[in-house]
Amino acid sequence: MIMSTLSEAYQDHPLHPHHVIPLDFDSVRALPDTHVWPPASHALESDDRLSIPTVDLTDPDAGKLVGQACEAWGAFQVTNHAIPLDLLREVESEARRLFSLPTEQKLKALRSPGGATGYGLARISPFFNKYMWHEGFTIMGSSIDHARDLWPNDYQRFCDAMEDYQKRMKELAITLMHLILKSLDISEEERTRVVSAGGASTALQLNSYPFCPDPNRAMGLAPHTDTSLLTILHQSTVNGLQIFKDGVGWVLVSPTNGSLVVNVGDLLHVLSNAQFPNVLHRVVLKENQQRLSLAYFYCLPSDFHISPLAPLNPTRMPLFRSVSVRDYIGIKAKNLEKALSLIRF
Ligand SMILES: O=C(O)CCC(=O)C(=O)O
Ligand SMILES: [Fe+2]
Repeated sequence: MIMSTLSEAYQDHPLHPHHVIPLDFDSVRALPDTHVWPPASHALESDDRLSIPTVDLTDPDAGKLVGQACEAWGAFQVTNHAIPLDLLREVESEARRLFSLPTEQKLKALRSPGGATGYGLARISPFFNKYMWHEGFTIMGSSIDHARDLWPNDYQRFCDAMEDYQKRMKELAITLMHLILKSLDISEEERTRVVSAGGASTALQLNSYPFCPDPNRAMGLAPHTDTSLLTILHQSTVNGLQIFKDGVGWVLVSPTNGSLVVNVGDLLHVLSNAQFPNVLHRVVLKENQQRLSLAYFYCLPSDFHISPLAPLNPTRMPLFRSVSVRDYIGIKAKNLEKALSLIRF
């Protein structure tokens, strides 16, 4: 069934309610101890003038540029991506409407411990002993059930915006996947096999980083890689997203009007035989105001077996054993960032 991969995997790994229910952010005046991160967690900041490449999708060289960016950074921004600015504004405004609801109202759409969709903490929360200054809302396809709980008489515009957005994101993800796999010299047949299977499991994650009384000691979203082929991210005008580049450190990814951030996820890292880094990223609270982002995860179906695609570069020896997406997600749910080393030869 469509969208099944993530839901299945999450059912198998239910979370403790402490790792689902966000803080009542409106009620706190000082940062609680549970949310204070050690100073070292914010260290290693690099020069804020460095930035990831930006690729204009209408550039005739876009394919080559996208490939280079994936290899050097595991991330890039895209412009001229054909997603209407009005739609970006609309989904952002609907996300804002959701997170502005009183806490008790948001809790009516709380994700269940073994569930995949709804309101709750970041899924990586159980791996850290401090809580993140973050609340999220996950959508897979239709959001009608949870939206009805939030706004019994006024849920349609939220659902319509989110559905329209996911449809447009899927088209963009398919375009990007073709360009990226082509840059690896993957044959057309193999590209089509992967891209047509892709998208059977997608999720839209709305993220909110509320106003924080002590931003320098809090963490928005702890360092992680995404369990996707690729992730397409829209961020509001507030800074905070950083990506990690080997030999450089944490690099800020500044929001620029209308451009979208694309991240290489774990699955594409495996398909590329580690030629593309699955980029480590985090969110710090840089500015003293609420930050919003919308992350669209483009995945593969649970029964798809991932392994490096031929032709292999640079060693031409596969670095990973073949594993089903279902098994990989299960390994990651238990081991987080060690998951990839467990499927490496
Ligand atoms: O808020 C952001 O900019 C990043 C969000 C993110 O990394 C995620 O949802 O996986
Ligand atoms: Fe992420």
